[in-house]
Amino acid sequence: MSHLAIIWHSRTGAARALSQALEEGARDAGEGAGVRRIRARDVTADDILEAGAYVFVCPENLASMTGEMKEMFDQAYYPVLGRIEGRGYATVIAAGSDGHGAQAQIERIAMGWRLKRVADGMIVNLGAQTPEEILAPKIVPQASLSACREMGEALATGLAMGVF
Ligand SMILES: Cc1cc2nc3c(=O)[nH]c(=O)nc-3n(C[C@H](O)[C@H](O)[C@H](O)COP(=O)(O)O)c2cc1C
Repeated sequence: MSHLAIIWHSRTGAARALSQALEEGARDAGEGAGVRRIRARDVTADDILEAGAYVFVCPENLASMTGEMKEMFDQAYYPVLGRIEGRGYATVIAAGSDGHGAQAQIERIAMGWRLKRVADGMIVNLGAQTPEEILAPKIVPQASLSACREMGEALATGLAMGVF
């Protein structure tokens, strides 16, 4: 039985909290539904090959996914190319006010891997605008954490049931 891999990077805590909520939800899915939450810099090509579906969780920085997440894709892209086609994926982006640039970049890479999107892209805007707000630790609204728990549970359940 393959598991859900939650691959995350965070600088000020929002994406980390969202990834933890995803993991909690996936654990609630119960028997048969496995989950692994791995920080992007620790992800190996084998981690990607061994998982059955993926959630990529990171902030948007300068209209892009964060460098640590990009490096994860850069180092894993060719080792797994052609070996994970058809597997499901989802994205959760922590952002100040946008988030679409990071989401679109991950979608392009996922298209290259021939993954299929199995949940709508989630963008969580924290509203940080000033340098002080942007650099401050983030508190994620409960509604967004709940949405991530639901997504994690749905993805782990779907994977265990062979829905995707
Ligand atoms: C260098 C830098 C660049 C950023 N650029 C963007 C951006 O282009 N769009 C956006 O919506 N938010 C931007 N932000 C805001 C972060 O996405 C936001 O603070 C998010 O909550 C960070 O997630 P984290 O708490 O998981 O690190 C930027 C933050 C930093 C530090």
